[in-house]
Amino acid sequence: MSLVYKRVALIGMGLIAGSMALAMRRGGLAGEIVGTARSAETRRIAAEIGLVDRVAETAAEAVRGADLVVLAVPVGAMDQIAAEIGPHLEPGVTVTDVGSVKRAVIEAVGPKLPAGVHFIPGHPLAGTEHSGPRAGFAELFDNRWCLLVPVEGTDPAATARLRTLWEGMGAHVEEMDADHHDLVLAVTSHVPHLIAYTMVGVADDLRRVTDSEVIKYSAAGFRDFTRIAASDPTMWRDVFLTNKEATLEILGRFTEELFALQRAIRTGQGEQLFDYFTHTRAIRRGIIEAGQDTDAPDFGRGKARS
Ligand SMILES: NC(=O)c1ccc[n+]([C@@H]2O[C@H](COP(=O)([O-])OP(=O)(O)OC[C@H]3O[C@@H](n4cnc5c(N)ncnc54)[C@H](O)[C@@H]3O)[C@@H](O)[C@H]2O)c1
Ligand SMILES: O=C(O)C(=O)C[C@]1(C(=O)O)C=C[C@@H](O)C=C1
Repeated sequence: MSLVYKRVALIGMGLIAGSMALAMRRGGLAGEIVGTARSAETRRIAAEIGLVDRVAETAAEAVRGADLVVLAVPVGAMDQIAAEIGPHLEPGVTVTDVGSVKRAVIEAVGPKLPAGVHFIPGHPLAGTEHSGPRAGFAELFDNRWCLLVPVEGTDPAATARLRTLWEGMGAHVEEMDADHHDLVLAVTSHVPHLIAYTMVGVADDLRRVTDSEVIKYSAAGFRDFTRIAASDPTMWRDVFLTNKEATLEILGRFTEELFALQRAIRTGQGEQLFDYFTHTRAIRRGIIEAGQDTDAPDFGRGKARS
């Protein structure tokens, strides 16, 4: 693989930035990788483990001379970081981010960047429940999607260059509109995290009346299902505050479906439950072939799911 950027500045040095640093190094994609983080402890650890080539004390210092700047902080902090680096950016530099929400980041960051800067929001659909400078690994993006969300008027050559970087880090790249991204991710990532956090809360609540047995004997199903509830609280607080509309829309649909299942259980509608699980299992296993879609039970709601 050949060099894509001469100097990359990573703002934030947690799971995603750390994985990017290691993946860029693996592919020989960046001449120099400079990193910074808000906390002195994170900067110290990053320097100690050699996560980046150089650790900068501030974001303003990190972006100096960079041809790519990556914002890899929680979504709620993007705005403040953009304000901090804006005055230090040279025309021609590309600024991207890896935030889990896109519309809010575009609105918070875009206006703070000077003319001549290529702002290309992005989102790698890869992660783990771990965070911090020791959590990254070079293979994180291998065979995973990375969505790029170029804003209107973006230079196609700048987008193509960023695509090359992500492909060099192992990802498959697609472009998507910001609002569509936020809705899709509400279904595939945001609401599932909310539900996992909630299930742990329910177990904790029950623990008080079952003498710790719920946690002690937590079975594989609970463990598999709630792995993501060990994720970073700041990151997820920010996701829900900034993707409010889509999250509430999907949560509303989820609740409707849950109520229908609750009713089926209460009224003993075994056949409907069986059909529902058969249908959703097929989807989960990815084995539905075109035209073979079985009739999912509609629990009296009718077929329309607009
Ligand atoms: N964790 C995932 O699975 C995942 C996946 C894809 C995208 N993302 C997105 O990537 C971004 C980073 O997530 P992560 O998992 O790497 O988080 P992380 O907690 O591992 O790292 C966050 C980094 O940001 C720094 N930081 C936090 N608040 C800051 C502030 N106010 N100013 C400056 N620096 C600050 C921290 O010091 C840390 O270095 C988030 O926007 C998140 O939504 C996360
Ligand atoms: O695998 C996990 O631990 C994740 O939660 C990763 C995950 C996801 O929901 O798929 C989390 C947030 C993102 O923005 C992208 C990826």
